[in-house]
Amino acid sequence: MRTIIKNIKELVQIRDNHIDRIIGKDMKVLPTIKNAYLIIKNDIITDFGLMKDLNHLDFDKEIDATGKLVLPSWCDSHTHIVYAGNRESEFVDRINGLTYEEIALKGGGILNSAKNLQDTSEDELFVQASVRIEEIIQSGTGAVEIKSGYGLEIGAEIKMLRVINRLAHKFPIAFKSTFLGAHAFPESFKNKKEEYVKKICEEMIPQIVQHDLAEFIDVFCEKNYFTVEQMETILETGKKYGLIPKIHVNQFNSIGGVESGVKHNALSVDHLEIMTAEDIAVLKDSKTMPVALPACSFFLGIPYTPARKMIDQGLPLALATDFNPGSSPTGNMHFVVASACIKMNMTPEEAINAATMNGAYAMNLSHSHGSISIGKKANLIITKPIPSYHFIPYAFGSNLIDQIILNGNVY
Ligand SMILES: N=CN[C@@H](CCC(=O)O)C(=O)O
Ligand SMILES: [Zn+2]
Repeated sequence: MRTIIKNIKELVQIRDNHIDRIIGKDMKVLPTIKNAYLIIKNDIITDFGLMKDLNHLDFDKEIDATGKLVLPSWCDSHTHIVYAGNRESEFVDRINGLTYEEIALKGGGILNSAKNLQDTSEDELFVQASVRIEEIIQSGTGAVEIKSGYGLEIGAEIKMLRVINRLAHKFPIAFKSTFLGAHAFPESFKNKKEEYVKKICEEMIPQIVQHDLAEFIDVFCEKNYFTVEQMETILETGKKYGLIPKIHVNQFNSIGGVESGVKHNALSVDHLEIMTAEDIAVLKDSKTMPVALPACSFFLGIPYTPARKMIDQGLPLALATDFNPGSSPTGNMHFVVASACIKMNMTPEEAINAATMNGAYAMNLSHSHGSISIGKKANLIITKPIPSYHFIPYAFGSNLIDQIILNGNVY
């Protein structure tokens, strides 16, 4: 099956396929071709260029993109999409004055979602998560990472990871799974935290790997959650079993988690709302991708990741939604890109690089996703007629998508 998209007003994020991520001042550059064509064979991008250079060939399907832009689909490298119910009552509690941390200390927050998830069947979880996946696809996401971490005991953690597996078989986007048993301490372990860490290392990790349920391992390293030492024990065990670290750090406090993440070759360090000069310095020249989650900052009213400082000091940055019931109940990458520009002073070029190429890197997908490159998956967004890609963050509340292409097919 050969498909051509022709008369593209601007083809955005064209790259050589050996580029894996965009760093520092290079993030200000977003390569494009105006008045372009793009050719897809089955599910793969095989050619693109200027309309004037197109040789007339036969195609099975033609799409006319006059006045429209074509971009790679968004790559959302940090979500918790498999959850049960919602936490709208905590949302109202916060409006009435409680903080996210105070709610968690009273047994709400992650533990509230864990109780709900433990009482929900796998089939029901699959139904609820499918609705959210459908929604993120419609908003332009073509690759997504999903974490466990609302199970907090082996059966429920496996249930979550099995749901991710089933989603991957149902929907035509790329999925990556992360084991986050170290998301919070269950109530029954609150006075024996080392025992829970032992449980994660000796019972959970071996079983999850045995059933091939995750590629990454995550820990929430934060005051009142997991210490740097506990995180290191868990990451080192995970690595022995072949799991790659991706961690939650510096959401509320800088306690040394970033440095430890880099030391353990974490693929990404995520949140980073609170960053010291040392945290920034340690990420420089490392292979670890910093990931900002501006929808979480927006929803909780906490600081935004200091993107300007980080990029200006030569770091790369990825953007993700953090879609979860407590701190970011949205999977809308368009909103995330817009917030990065509006609240974090990132340029549209930087924000689009962060939400495509660097997001793909943060889930080990930059060989196949995140840019318009020959040989990569044809997961694309075709916009409605818009003036330029600057309009994407500018029109932050409008649906600008005309068509979604996934694996070379119109979705
Ligand atoms: N901070 C830790 N975990 C999630 C929130 C989980 C929740 O509140 O349910 C996050 O990334 O924001
Ligand atoms: Zn998260």
